Amino acid sequence: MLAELRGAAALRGLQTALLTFEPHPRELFTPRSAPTRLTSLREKIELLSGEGIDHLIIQRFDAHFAGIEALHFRDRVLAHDLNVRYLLVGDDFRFGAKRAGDFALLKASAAFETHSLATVALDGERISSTTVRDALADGDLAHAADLLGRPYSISGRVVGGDRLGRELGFPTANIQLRHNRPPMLGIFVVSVEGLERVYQGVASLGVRPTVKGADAAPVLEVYLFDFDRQIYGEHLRVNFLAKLRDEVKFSGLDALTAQIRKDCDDARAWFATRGR
Ligand SMILES: Cc1cc2nc3c(=O)[nH]c(=O)nc-3n(C[C@H](O)[C@H](O)[C@H](O)COP(=O)(O)O)c2cc1C
Ligand SMILES: Nc1ncnc2c1ncn2[C@@H]1O[C@H](COP(=O)(O)OP(=O)(O)O)[C@@H](O)[C@H]1O
Repeated sequence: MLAELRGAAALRGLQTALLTFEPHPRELFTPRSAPTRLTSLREKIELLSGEGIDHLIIQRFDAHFAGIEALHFRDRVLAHDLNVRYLLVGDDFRFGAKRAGDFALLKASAAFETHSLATVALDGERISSTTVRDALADGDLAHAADLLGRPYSISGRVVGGDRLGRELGFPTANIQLRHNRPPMLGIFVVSVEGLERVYQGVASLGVRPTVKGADAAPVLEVYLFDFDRQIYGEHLRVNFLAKLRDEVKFSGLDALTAQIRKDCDDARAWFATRGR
């Protein structure tokens, strides 16, 4: 899709811009039933930064913006304010107050051309955030990576925790989650970027039923192999490569520690056979 955008711009001597709404419109209208986010805004910015897009436009999606009439959005916001000449958009895109605007209304603009984004498919399956969420929820991280074109990742800052990890023999860097809810829970084989080299490790994305109540907020904790350093405050990206298992409530810390030791063995075995 970005290649299509860059290509169209290059042909016409135009700059490229990506328009994204923040928060997601469904988070404004139906916060309870809005699907969980695959990427936070910051992750989106990070992921797009290497893609050769000239402008990333982040439109705050609030009640005022949502109330803008469709024609006003087309003629004032897109044509006049943003000076759009060529628009690439999904042909199911709806916009403007009461979602009255559609692809046909954009096509009818005299100010710019409108083209529909080609459906991106993999083996006949249309790729969408829903198919990625489903793959993650199923624990099929290889399939999620095929759909995304990269491993699913979560990035964030290392913050302090309960300091229990160290006592168990497995210090775990707690990554601050910005997601409303993570798209999956469990114990995973991961690689970690953001330090002087890429590290391998294991991660727990869950509520830690053994040490917290079952209704605790989910946290992301990562144990890096062959590493021993203070990294509070560092910004890390955790790439989820394979799922090891679901989270379990253990009878005590000894059982939990024994299982974490086994998780590490399983993850190292995974790396030994699968590489990277
Ligand atoms: C590989 C791994 C697997 C884990 N599995 C579980 C689990 O199944 N159940 C659980 O309650 N906590 C699990 N944990 C979370 C630990 O409870 C957590 O790391 C420990 O409470 C340390 O917390 P702290 O970093 O806040 O000190 C796991 C952690 C790691 C690193
Ligand atoms: N191999 C390692 N993997 C992850 N963090 C490590 C490792 N070695 C040292 N650390 C440091 O230890 C911290 C985690 O220790 P832990 O006892 O779990 O404390 P906290 O509960 O504050 O996370 C990490 O934030 C990091 O600074």
